[in-house]
Amino acid sequence: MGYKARNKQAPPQPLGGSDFDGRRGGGAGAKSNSKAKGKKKASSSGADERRSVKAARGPGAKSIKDNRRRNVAQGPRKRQKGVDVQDDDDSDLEDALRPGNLSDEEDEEVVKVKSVKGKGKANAEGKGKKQAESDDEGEEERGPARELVFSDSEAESIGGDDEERLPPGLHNFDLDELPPDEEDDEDMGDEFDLPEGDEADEDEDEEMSLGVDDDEDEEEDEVDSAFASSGEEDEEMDEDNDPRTAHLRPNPIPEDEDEDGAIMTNLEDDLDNEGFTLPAVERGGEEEEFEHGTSLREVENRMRWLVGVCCGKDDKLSKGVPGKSRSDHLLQLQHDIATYFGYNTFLVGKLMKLFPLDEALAFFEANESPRPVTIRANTLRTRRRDLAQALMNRGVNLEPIGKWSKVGLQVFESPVPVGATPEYLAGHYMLQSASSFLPVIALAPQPNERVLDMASAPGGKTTYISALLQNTGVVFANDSNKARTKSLTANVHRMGCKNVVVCNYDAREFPKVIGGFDRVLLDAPCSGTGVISKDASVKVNKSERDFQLLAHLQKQLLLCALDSVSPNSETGGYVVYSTCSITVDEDESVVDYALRKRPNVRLVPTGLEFGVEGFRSFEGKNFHPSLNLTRRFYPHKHNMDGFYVAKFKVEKRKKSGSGENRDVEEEPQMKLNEEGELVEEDMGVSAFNEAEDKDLIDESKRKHLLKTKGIKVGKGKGVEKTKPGKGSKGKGQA
Ligand SMILES: C[S@@+](CC[C@H](N)C(=O)[O-])C[C@H]1O[C@@H](n2cnc3c(N)ncnc32)[C@H](O)[C@@H]1O
Repeated sequence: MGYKARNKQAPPQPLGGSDFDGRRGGGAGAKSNSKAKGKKKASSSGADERRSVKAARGPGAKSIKDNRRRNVAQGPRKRQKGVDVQDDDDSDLEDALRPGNLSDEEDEEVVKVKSVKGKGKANAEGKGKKQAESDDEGEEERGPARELVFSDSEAESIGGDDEERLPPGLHNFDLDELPPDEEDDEDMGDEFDLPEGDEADEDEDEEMSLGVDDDEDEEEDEVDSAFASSGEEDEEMDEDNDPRTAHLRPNPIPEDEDEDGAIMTNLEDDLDNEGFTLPAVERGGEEEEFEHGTSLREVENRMRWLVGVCCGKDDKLSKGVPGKSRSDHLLQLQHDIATYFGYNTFLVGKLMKLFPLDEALAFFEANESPRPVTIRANTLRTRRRDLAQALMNRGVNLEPIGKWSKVGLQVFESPVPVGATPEYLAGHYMLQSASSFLPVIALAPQPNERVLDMASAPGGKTTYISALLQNTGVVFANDSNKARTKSLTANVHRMGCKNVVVCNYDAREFPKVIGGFDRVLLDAPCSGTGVISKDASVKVNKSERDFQLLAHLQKQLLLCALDSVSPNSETGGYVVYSTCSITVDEDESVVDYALRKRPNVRLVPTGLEFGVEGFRSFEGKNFHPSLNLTRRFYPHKHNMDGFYVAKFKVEKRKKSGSGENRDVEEEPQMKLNEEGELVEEDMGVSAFNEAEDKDLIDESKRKHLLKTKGIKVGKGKGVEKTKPGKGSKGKGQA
């Protein structure tokens, strides 16, 4: 019968049937089975696993109809009415979004389109009649008239900063000004040891060894599959800084998020201990694949009960297991979440810390169902409403993604594979997750600018930048993975981008390769904790080491990004840093590091109209106060992949002593932690110094040599270094 979009997100409640009122357990058996299988599958990696997770529907996913109309970025509790009721639709959307620079009403055109309900198949087979093109042409039997609102003044509604001006035209850049201030004594500096050897293999391997996940792999994956058939907690912890109890403090979530975003539970009334014990505590926190004699249903019940116990303070704790502390209960909760959703406990501990506990459950639950399928109309080739019309003629059920984008469409159902329509092949659209629009909207490239996309393959964001530049100026689309530049180049051609130069360098070679850009996008390689619904292997294959390695790479890349921008740019001077990960190590910590290392840069508003503010402090570490200008996006809150976006403005450097743009912090004090690792004093998150870097890089190289060439290098031996630029065979390709 055609292809059904697997884009129905479960209602973003903490857990299906979490209300403990008799619905508990409804459907849980089915879920238990699927979770039990899921756990096994999660321990192997690969596409099968991803698919199996996609196929598994969370308990909340019971009503497709309920969910199908919930737009991306719409608050979790909002129900969108059917597309037939255009006005209601809009008001829901307006409610769901922050007030801001939404599209001008006058720009909006109402396109009445006859629905193709019930006719999709015929249309898909080429028998469909031409759809009504205007209000008057509507004789064909297409069911009730359907109205969609498209704000198609083709210029994307870019929420730029006040400071951003329209470009006066091409401008000059002076490479001589760009190399980073060599006097800057960076503990990571700009002299990086780049991988050696064959660059394609090397890069690939480096990525693998870093456990890099590329959110935009989805572009290709979705083409094929979108529609095809210890977290021990210290009691003495400063409760004021504990995000898990943040919701108990005033205003835990920004006000504008509250209305839709607050996670409601009725855990309050369900705190009776029905004989629960804390076996993980009795095991001393040791991980056990699955507790003997425990059903997944029991784990689920205990998990919810524990959230209730731990959410509150003493009064609720008194309803927990007698004699056990709050940290005991939290430890058990961490283990139960890991068991129930199929994660390793380390990652659960890391992710749990990001949210109040009930919200954490909503996050884990949201990862069990796929995000909506979304496409981006390519304004170099078509207009969104024309594209929508063409796809509806094929029976595709879609509607605008939300008022925050003028080029996005959310696809609800399609009788044809969305990645293989003539429109797709002709480059009229990109299959692209909603969250990956955001960094480009934040970047807000202006016509005629020179833009660098540092880590660009397979090109979802590059081609969007190119379209916003209206094929003027130039986009340097770089990626260190040569194999991936092939799909990047293919997308660039398919989408009709004529202003793109594809290149293949380790981005840490910039700005030595070329600099002086008006804007730079660093969509960094990351752990992928925001896209677990797409890649369930993340649940089990990430270790603390991976996060350290990634954060290190991200810091290096970000410094290079900042140094690649011209502070003299007349129209820009901006860098956007984004990841599809939600860990603080890869996000705020990296941004804060860059602020400390580059006193000539500051954070500016992203211009994005929704999203949660970035952390200003985390686990006792204070970041620069401007970190609240950065934005976090969550699956359970915004119905899109987890994402992080920060925007920097790069100013001219001033000589030290003559007054810096911003106070420069002292170099962080290093100390050895209990594991004997060097960390910044008072930091709860990863930190690096040169000595540690060398070990990490050597380890990565050793693995690479062993894997690719079968050469085993002993630990003490050291691995030959390659100077930046020397070993690189990167070059422009198009
Ligand atoms: C998140 S993906 C980029 C997705 C891309 N921006 C898009 O929208 O299609 C991260 C990319 O970084 C690349 N990468 C990893 N390490 C890199 C490095 N050192 N220099 C440049 N690119 C790198 C990976 O090959 C991967 O394609």
